[in-house]
Amino acid sequence: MIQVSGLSKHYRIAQKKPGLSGAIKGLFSREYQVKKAVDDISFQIRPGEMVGYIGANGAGKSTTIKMLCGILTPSSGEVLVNGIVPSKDRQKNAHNIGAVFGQRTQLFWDIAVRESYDLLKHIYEIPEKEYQETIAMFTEVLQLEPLLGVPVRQLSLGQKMRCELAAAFLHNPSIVFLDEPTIGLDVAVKARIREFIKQMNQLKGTTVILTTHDMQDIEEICNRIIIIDEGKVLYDGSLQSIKDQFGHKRVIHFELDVERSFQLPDSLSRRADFSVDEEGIVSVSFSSQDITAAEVITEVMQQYRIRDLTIADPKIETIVQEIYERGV
Ligand SMILES: Nc1ncnc2c1ncn2[C@@H]1O[C@H](COP(=O)(O)OP(=O)(O)OP(=O)(O)O)[C@@H](O)[C@H]1O
Repeated sequence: MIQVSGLSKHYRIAQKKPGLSGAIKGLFSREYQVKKAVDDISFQIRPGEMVGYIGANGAGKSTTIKMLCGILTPSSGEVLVNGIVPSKDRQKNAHNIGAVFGQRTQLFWDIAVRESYDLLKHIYEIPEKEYQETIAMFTEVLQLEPLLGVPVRQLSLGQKMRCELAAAFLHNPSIVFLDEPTIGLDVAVKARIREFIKQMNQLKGTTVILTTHDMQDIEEICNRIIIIDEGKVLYDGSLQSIKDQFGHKRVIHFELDVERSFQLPDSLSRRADFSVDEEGIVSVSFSSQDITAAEVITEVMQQYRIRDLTIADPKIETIVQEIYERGV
């Protein structure tokens, strides 16, 4: 169980004055600006939940996760992870949690993956039988067999990520933090990784907190999302309810025979927006509360010859983008 209440983290950033005289003055008196990276947030995460913790770049996601792991001490507020204050008892907290942080590795660079796992077994005091069973299962689900004898430095990005995930779940932590676990990976590896995470959640009841910019990860893995913006919680709820709330958004993609550039018919100008991509596909977006798809098509058809069209369901990407831009 994770309990966060009134949590804030403020960074003090030294202000540099321009020029040489500014640099010299800065040696004697410094001015600081305060950056509220996390600003009075509260939430609870129950055991076994799979939560997407999302937000634009710089929203405060990593800062929150670092406080939950105990790497950073909060400026104010409280964090409890399975009853432990992470910043005060970082080692005890580490036994409860697993983590994959994008660029960092917890595997040893120069030794074979298998030997890194053996070391983690000793660090986390995993009983031999449990360790062997876990390794056998992970090897099968993540297809690690050909990688176990290879040093980490020789692995491709996708191979490394599969090995990292196994390392994060190896000691059967009750909570796992995953930071962009599928970034830069091909479709097949992404699918395997998502399947592994879901399987671990079902088998072991692992709580998963996922930060990602990949909305497909969210759709496939998470049942709840917390959206954070400028350090504040903007939305906390189920994926379904956000879809219900914003699900009236529609987009129609038109392939048109046009010699001139596309203009929205006057009758639609107040009730719809449009964009044109590099291939000339015109996307008209609107709310089904304001106008029906049939009306939009009829209006466009009166002015342009339509070669083809598709009506798209609102994608979670579009919904989240809109929330980032306009709020809930
Ligand atoms: N050590 C630091 N010192 C000063 N400011 C920092 C520090 N770490 C982060 N920040 C600032 O705090 C804000 C939140 O940063 P954070 O890394 O938590 O964002 P994020 O949501 O994880 O972003 P991203 O998606 O880009 O990883 C940003 O404005 C960032 O510049």
